[in-house]
Formats: sequence, structure tokens, C-alpha cells
Amino acid sequence: MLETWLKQSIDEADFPTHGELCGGQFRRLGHGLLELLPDSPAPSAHACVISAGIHGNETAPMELLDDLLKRLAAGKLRLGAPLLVILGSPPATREQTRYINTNLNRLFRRDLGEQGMEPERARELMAAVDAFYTRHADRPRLHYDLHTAIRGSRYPRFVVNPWSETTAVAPEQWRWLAGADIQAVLHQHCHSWTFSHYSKHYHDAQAFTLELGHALPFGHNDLTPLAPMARLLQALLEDHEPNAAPPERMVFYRVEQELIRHSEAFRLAFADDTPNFTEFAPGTLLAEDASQGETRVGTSPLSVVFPNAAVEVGARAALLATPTPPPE
Ligand SMILES: O=C(O)CCC(=O)N[C@@H](CCC(=O)O)C(=O)O
Ligand SMILES: [Zn+2]
Repeated sequence: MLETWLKQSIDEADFPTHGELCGGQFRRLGHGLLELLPDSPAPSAHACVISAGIHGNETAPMELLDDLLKRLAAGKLRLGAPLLVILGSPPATREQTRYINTNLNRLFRRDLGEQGMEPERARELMAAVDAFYTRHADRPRLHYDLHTAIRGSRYPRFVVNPWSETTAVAPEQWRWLAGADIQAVLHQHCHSWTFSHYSKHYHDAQAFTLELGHALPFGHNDLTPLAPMARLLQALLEDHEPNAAPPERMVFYRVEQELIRHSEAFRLAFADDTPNFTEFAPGTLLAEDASQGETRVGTSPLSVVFPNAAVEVGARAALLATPTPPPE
């Protein structure tokens, strides 16, 4: 049955409540929520949350997960670690759109007051993660939230490392990410209330947002460059040691500033198709906003990541970053 999970989840169709798989069992916890439970996990196996489709038009990571589940269903893989597999937004995925009413990936906070479709889904996903990590409380916690980016990128595969005052990144994470052919790391500089930030902030999980290329419709993705990432996910699922590479193979950036859209009359001063990590020289005009005036690069160059003038008023329209040394 696992081979049809993605399709059934997108359609919000019936799916068995539980079943057998190679090395364990699965349990359906809700729409787009599946727990995989190994029969005899090693004590060191991670409790892994792997999510995709928080944005409905980011299909390559969904295809990656679908392929993993199909191989598990076919008996080509053997489950060795508990996994919570999540399709974030079935309705947005059906509509092939980033979100229906509001950006789900800004709502992962326990004091969330908003009502509506995405806030309800955020509450459901937070509760599922809380319960999963509670059920596997004796294990190291990990969360990879898989995305693809709206525009091209100087580094097509990169991760966002959510900000935390207390949870340090385990050195092995950098080696595994480099081994999975991730090319760049962007350290956040403040709370972002994204899904990966949720797991890190509230559960001390090793958690990242993974950007795995360009957002394209189903059937248009070339998964070849993601083969090393597929191997990392497989290693976590089977509880094998993942491939490792030196972290210095990746370039590291740190967010200096968030560019917020404050008014309807907001525009970015550079071309719409400007790739992520494009660097702008000191003094360059980056944005104009009716209520804030101009934003210009200060005395050091800044690289722009996730530029998007069409976000909701009050939301982040870009991250502005500078290079930083790799971890020691
Ligand atoms: O390409 C874009 O502009 C957006 C791609 C995307 O969805 N990125 C995530 C990053 C989350 C984070 O900052 O950790 C998002 O914007 O939610
Ligand atoms: Zn996304």
C-alpha cells in the first residue's frame, strides 16, 4: 500500500490505518501523516521527521519521498529507524500552488492565534511532531523539511539552518549534508517560525529546511542531482551510516537582515529572475516600499536569497546574507 501513499494523500482519499512493511509496520495518523515503526531499531537510530509539500508546488521532494516509500513497499529497503513522513499541504498540492490562503511555513508556533485552513493544518502538524518525539523520547531527534526554490540559484541545493540560542548543529550533520551533495548553508539569525525551526526550537532536534533545486510541476523534475540526497534519506530510514564529506565542500552564509514587505506599493529593484545568492555591491538599491522608502546595500556586499515581491504585506520578501566561515 505504501506505494500509493503520496497519491492517496494528495487526493485525501482513504488509506489503510496500519499495515506491515519490510522490517516493521506503518500507521496512518491523518491526511498526509504516516508513521513507520521498525520492529527492532538500534538504540542509536534517530527519530526522523521527513516532511515535503509544506508548499504545494514544490514537487521534487514529494517524488523523492514517494520513491523511498515505493522501494520500502517493494522490499528493497528494510526499516531500521522510526520515521514520521509528512505531506504538508494536500489541498495546495492538489491545486499545484504554494499555499491556498496564507504561507503555512510561517505558522509553526505554539502561541499561534490565527484561524483558517493553514493555521489548522499547522496545529495538526505540530501536534503530530510533538506526539512522535514523545513516543520516541529516548532517541536523537532529526527533522529534514524538504523544499524547492521559486528561482534559480548559484547553489541549486542548499539548506537553511534555523536559528537557535541553545541547540548546536551536530558536526556529523554538516558531514552528512556535504555527503548528500548540498552545496551551501544559510544560517538564520532570528526566529523564523518555519516547520524546521519548530522542531529545533521546541524539541532540540537537528533540523533544517532543505532546498533541493527549482520548483517545477509533477513529471518535470530531474531527480538525478538528488540521488546523493536520496541515499542520505535511505541511510536514515535503514539506520545505516550515511555517506560523509568534508563540510568545507559547502559554502556558508549568515543572514544579516530580512527584507520585509511593509506596504502594497513594494517593489524589488532587481530582475525577477535574479538567482538566489546573487551578490550586490555596497550602495545598490534593493527595494522600494511606500511606507519604508528605499533599502540599499550598506558598506559590505549582500547576497539575496528567496527574493519575492509578491509575498503578503508584513511577510519576508528576501533574506540578505554574507559569507561566513565553515564550522570548526
Ligand atoms: O524560493 C523561495 O522564494 C521560497 C522557497 C521556500 O519555500 N523556502 C522556505 C525557506 C524556509 C526557511 O527559511 O527555513 C520558505 O520560504 O518557507
Ligand atoms: Zn518551500
